[in-house]
Amino acid sequence: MTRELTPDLCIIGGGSAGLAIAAGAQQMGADCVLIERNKMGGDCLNYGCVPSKALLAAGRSAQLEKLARQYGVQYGAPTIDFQGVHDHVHGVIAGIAPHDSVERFEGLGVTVLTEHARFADARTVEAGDARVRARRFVIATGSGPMVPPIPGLDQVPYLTNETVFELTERPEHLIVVGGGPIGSEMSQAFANLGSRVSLVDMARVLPNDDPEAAEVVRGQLRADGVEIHEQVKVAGVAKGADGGVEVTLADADGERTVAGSHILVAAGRRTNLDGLNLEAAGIEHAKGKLTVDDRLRTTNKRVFAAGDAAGSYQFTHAAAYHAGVIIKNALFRLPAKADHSALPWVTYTHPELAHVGLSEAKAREQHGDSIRVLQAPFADNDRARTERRTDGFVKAITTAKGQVLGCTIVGESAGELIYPWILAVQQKQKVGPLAQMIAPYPTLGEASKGAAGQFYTPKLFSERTRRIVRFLAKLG
Ligand SMILES: Cc1cc2nc3c(=O)[nH]c(=O)nc-3n(C[C@H](O)[C@H](O)[C@H](O)COP(=O)(O)OP(=O)(O)OC[C@H]3O[C@@H](n4cnc5c(N)ncnc54)[C@H](O)[C@@H]3O)c2cc1C
Ligand SMILES: NC(=O)c1ccc[n+]([C@@H]2O[C@H](COP(=O)([O-])OP(=O)(O)OC[C@H]3O[C@@H](n4cnc5c(N)ncnc54)[C@H](O)[C@@H]3O)[C@@H](O)[C@H]2O)c1
Repeated sequence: MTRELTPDLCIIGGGSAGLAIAAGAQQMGADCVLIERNKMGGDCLNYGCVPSKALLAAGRSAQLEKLARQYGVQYGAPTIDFQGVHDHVHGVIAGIAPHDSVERFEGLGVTVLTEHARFADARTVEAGDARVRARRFVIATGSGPMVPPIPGLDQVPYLTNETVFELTERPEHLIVVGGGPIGSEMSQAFANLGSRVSLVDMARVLPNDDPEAAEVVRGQLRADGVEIHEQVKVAGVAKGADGGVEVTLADADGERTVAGSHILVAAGRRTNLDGLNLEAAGIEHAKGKLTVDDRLRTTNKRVFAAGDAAGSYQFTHAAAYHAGVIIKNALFRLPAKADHSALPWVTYTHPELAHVGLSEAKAREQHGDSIRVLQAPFADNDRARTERRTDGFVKAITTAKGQVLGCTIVGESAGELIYPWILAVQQKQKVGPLAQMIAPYPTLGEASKGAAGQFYTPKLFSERTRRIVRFLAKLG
């Protein structure tokens, strides 16, 4: 028998976006139906942020002994129990899972359907034996790994972010295809845990980040033992000896083969639109992406798109931000727009790479060569020196008048240090307050104050200032 449901809001997908919308909207008095076909928590909890950061933490701990030696502390080389690493990763997931669970959401009053959802018409979604006629819908179906059409790849058992965290034995030699955030983080984690790692990218490592900052991460990956092959084409993949893989790389110098035990595909994402029957609801999409306006509405104005499915910035905090925009539009009928101009991102390699606002290149495109580039290396920061973590820098970009346009930080705790710069970009603030704040000594954050202060250095130490000081001194 068919169940008819008529909620205010029907949300398809129980990942970061869907859960934030359902929890927020239901607690604000809207009646919500949430449909999830797989695991509550989606990618972030099960196959993304949480396991990847847990694995990086394990990898980092395996490297602490090297750092400690620089402090004069020695406690011997670590032994890696990879089953133990796996259990740590899954223990962290299990610890967070109740927060995203069906039980918690039903406790909030949300009706949760554990089914695949598809549109039946412009106002109806079907899921199992339920027909949901809602006032508004949200497509929050996320994204999955994009597997490039590399000859032979479908003939080998390749890993993706959906399977790599299931490994209970350490890969002998992991070949990673793609040096974006996933590929870089996973290369470092596995290398630090003792795997041999080859990282292959058709462009360069972290191609969407400041090249100078990416260079710092690249240097550390190399120091960690990752063999990096950039600007190469993966011409083919074949089965290798002992169940391994052989990857043929091609560039201007010709072809070469890298033989490994495992291959991880981290070559980008594709939106999960499979089986949604979007045509029945008049929802347009092109090249695998939903057509979405700046209020996050699809071409069916009753249907919104959030998170990775909205197709712009694919981060958990973007999903949470979209939730707020959609709640304002769908519940309060406010014409709220999504503005991604102050959306930060962080790649959690060590050192971390964090960014907000315009890059130096984009700022030059938009504002010309009058922009100021303010840079403070961690090598000049006393705290970084005491910790012996001096790689990296703070690089802020401002207009000629000092308005902060963007900032990139690469270095220890860059993801934490970027906060004041996010605020500055979002509030269109000038660097003045950052330069004037009294920063506790010795902290890494002093590097931000130092970068901001550079805006005033040319004026402060100019011939004009010297003349004024000499003149005033003469007055007695
Ligand atoms: C390895 C990795 C590491 C990452 N690390 C970070 C990080 O450190 N920081 C960060 O901000 N972001 C990170 N991300 C990105 C982050 O995970 C995503 O941006 C985030 O999960 C997007 O949330 P979402 O709700 O849009 O989609 P998802 O989390 O993908 O959730 C979508 C849900 O919809 C369900 N679904 C799909 N189709 C249907 C259907 N037809 N019917 C019912 N249910 C359906 C899926 O099963 C899924 O559970 C990482 C991603 C990966 C892969
Ligand atoms: N720390 C974080 O916030 C974090 C971590 C992981 C993932 N994510 C999110 O997930 C998204 C996807 O990450 P990703 O790293 O898979 O994708 P990505 O699109 O950011 O990077 C993919 C990389 O693969 C390379 N590539 C693509 N096809 C290739 C091919 N055939 N051969 C060789 N190289 C190829 C590209 O040049 C690029 O460098 C990110 O953009 C981000 O939004 C975020």
